[in-house]
Amino acid sequence: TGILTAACCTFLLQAIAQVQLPKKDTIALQHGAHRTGNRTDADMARWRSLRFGQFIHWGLYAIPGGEWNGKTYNGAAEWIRSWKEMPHEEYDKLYRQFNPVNFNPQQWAAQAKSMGAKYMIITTKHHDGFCLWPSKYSKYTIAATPWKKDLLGPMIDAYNKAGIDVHLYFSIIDWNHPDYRASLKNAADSAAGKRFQLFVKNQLAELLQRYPTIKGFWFDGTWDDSWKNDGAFSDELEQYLQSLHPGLVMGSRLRADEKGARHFDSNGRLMGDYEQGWERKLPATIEDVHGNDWEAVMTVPENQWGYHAKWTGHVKTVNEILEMLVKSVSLNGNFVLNFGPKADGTFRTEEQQLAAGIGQWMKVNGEAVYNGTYAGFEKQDWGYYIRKAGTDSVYMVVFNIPVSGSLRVKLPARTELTGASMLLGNTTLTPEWIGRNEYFLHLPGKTTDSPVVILLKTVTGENKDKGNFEKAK
Ligand SMILES: C[C@@H]1O/C(=N\OC(=O)Nc2ccccc2)[C@@H](O)[C@H](O)[C@@H]1O
Repeated sequence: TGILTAACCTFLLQAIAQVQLPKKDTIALQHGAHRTGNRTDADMARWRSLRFGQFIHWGLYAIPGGEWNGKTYNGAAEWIRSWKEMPHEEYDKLYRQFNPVNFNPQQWAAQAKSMGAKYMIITTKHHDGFCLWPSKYSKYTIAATPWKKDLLGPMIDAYNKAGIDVHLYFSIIDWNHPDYRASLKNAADSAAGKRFQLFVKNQLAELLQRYPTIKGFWFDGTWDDSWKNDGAFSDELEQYLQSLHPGLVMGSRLRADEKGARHFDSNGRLMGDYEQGWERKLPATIEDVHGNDWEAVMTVPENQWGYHAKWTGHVKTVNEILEMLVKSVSLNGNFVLNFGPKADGTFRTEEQQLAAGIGQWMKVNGEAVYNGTYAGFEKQDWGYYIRKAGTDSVYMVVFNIPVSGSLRVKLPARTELTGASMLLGNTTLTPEWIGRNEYFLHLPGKTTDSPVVILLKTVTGENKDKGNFEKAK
């Protein structure tokens, strides 16, 4: 019965994906979405089960760390080259001093593992075009620095050995490459654009050939016209990469259709394997995700991906991050937290403390996150329901304990609550039946300094109070 309920949740989500997307006036597209509904293969099921990832933005921008000539850049640190106070020729010389002497990939992987991350996304090349690997298609790489050695290989090996999958961030925008054009205005631009597309294709094939254990690409910088207006190329590129590495997971940021629509094609269908637009924001309800797989990526301060020496504004706490992670999983999505290592290869204290605090909670409660999916229960104010994929196990993750200390649990029709236990200390809670399919769970206390996880035991069948239930129909 539980499996049945879970299956119907999945079916429901798939159905929403099918029904909601195609509009009545669907237009013929060559380079729009080639699939409706989510991928059902094992590689995608694995990505979906991992739920919690670590983003790492690391590159030359970590050297200035948002500061230059005694002035502070208030934009995102990895964009400092675009700051008027940063002369391009000054930024473009930084590679000569990039020497991460304290880089220890085993330590990075151990920190991610203890935090509970199950996959990691690393910036192979951000918008500045600097490559963390010794690419044979560019001189602007780690090989030209005092460090000289490949950074990606040791990182990928260390994370894989720690049981963490690695996905590669790759920026299409490349401020260093002479053939990069934001838009194509004439024949010369078009010729440069063609050369640049070949360069992108070669670098991506090179990354797959050098790092065969990676599980996906995380594309970025695909908003310029030069990319948006060549949907055919982005489509062919995606298919080419899949042919080189079947099962590769790539989000919606790569693609444009032949009308220039991004993420969703001109018929409103998601392109790519998951919706990748949730950047520093989360969906509010299950309807907002339209039945699609999706992933949110999040910064610790308001908007810093690369290392910035002076974080200003609000710095998120462990409990805030946990709520974003749990909310994402409760809405059938993945959540990725960003880290911006310093130029020497170490992490700032705030990030180390966050990783430790999140890991402490995940050690006890991670079972509610991994393989978590949308439970199909009516949302309550105390927090979020998460159903373990394909099972009858539903978790309540409580962030807001009511003044009454009693948590209302409203189950789908004909579902009974037969038991509940808090993961912490394995404390049994005895449900108090209210009527029909509603119950109260009374917590032992009203205060907690971290989210409380309760595992529900339910059975789907006849309601206890058949009479009322009949009336309620
Ligand atoms: C993950 C972030 O991705 C970026 N940009 O993302 C977006 O532009 N996101 C976006 C823009 C408009 C709508 C939705 C998302 C980069 O510029 C930034 O440096 C960082 O690497």
